[in-house]
Amino acid sequence: MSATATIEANKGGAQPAAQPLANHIEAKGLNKHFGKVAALEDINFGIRNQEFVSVLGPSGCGKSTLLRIIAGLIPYESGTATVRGEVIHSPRPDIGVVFQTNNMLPWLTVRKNVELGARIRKMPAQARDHAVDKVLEVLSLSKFADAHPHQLSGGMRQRASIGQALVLDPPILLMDEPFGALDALTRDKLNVELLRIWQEHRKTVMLITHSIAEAVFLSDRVLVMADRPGKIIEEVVIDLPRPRDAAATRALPQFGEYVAYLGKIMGVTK
Ligand SMILES: Nc1ncnc2c1ncn2[C@@H]1O[C@H](COP(=O)(O)OP(=O)(O)OP(=O)(O)O)[C@@H](O)[C@H]1O
Repeated sequence: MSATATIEANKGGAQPAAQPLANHIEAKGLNKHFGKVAALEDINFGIRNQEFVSVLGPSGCGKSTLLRIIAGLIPYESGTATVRGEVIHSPRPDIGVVFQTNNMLPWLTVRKNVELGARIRKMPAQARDHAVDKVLEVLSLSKFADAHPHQLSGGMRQRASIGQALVLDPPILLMDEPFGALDALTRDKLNVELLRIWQEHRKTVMLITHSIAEAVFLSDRVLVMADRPGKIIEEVVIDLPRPRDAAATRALPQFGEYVAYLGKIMGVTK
């Protein structure tokens, strides 16, 4: 089957035939208003255990609202949102969240910032130190453990933010445009790093991004949203081989076809 045929076969909500893993995240008939603004209308989707799913859509279509609902940070009006089969009411320790603007406290060192979540959850000191050491190593930040945020580059600060989310080793990672404020080169490098972490630790990831290429490179599946009201209009399975190497994956003709196809749906390309 050609890549175009694969895309056609995969679009429109089709799931791969084999589904050995249960949904980690699920939304059914989810609705959310801010006053008269219908931020989300009848949202239905599932993300399987260890799946990497990106959400693309125009500014204001409700991507962040959706992520914040799943993170348990804001309420919704009707429908259901569940994580590992449990209705979401509030933030959970099994979900790590990374935002576009990092949450680092400027007066604390990188180590102290990364260990915050573990301290709040009262992890014993020895286990906490071990967890922080491991996360700093995974993110190549060990040498900067005693630096303060202002001494780091933008990319390093964002890596440290990811460290804050990873320290409790949550099985689920929600990321709201984590690389949006970075230059293209740093962004590409962090994409590769994120993929390496995901490949080694196999977390369930929901990533919000404005970059079609980033979504295609990283994801198993891409959800496309439209605005007014915010809803999911398309679901595209990204059937590219893994593990994915940046240069080799982007050189694949199918990569370009997925990017073009998603661009067309989003009205970016004709
Ligand atoms: N706290 C709030 N109060 C009122 N309206 C809000 C609030 N948060 C979001 N909205 C509105 O809900 C809609 C969806 O916003 P949201 O931030 O989820 O979109 P988005 O797709 O993440 O946008 P962007 O890509 O620009 O970050 C927008 O119309 C926004 O103005």
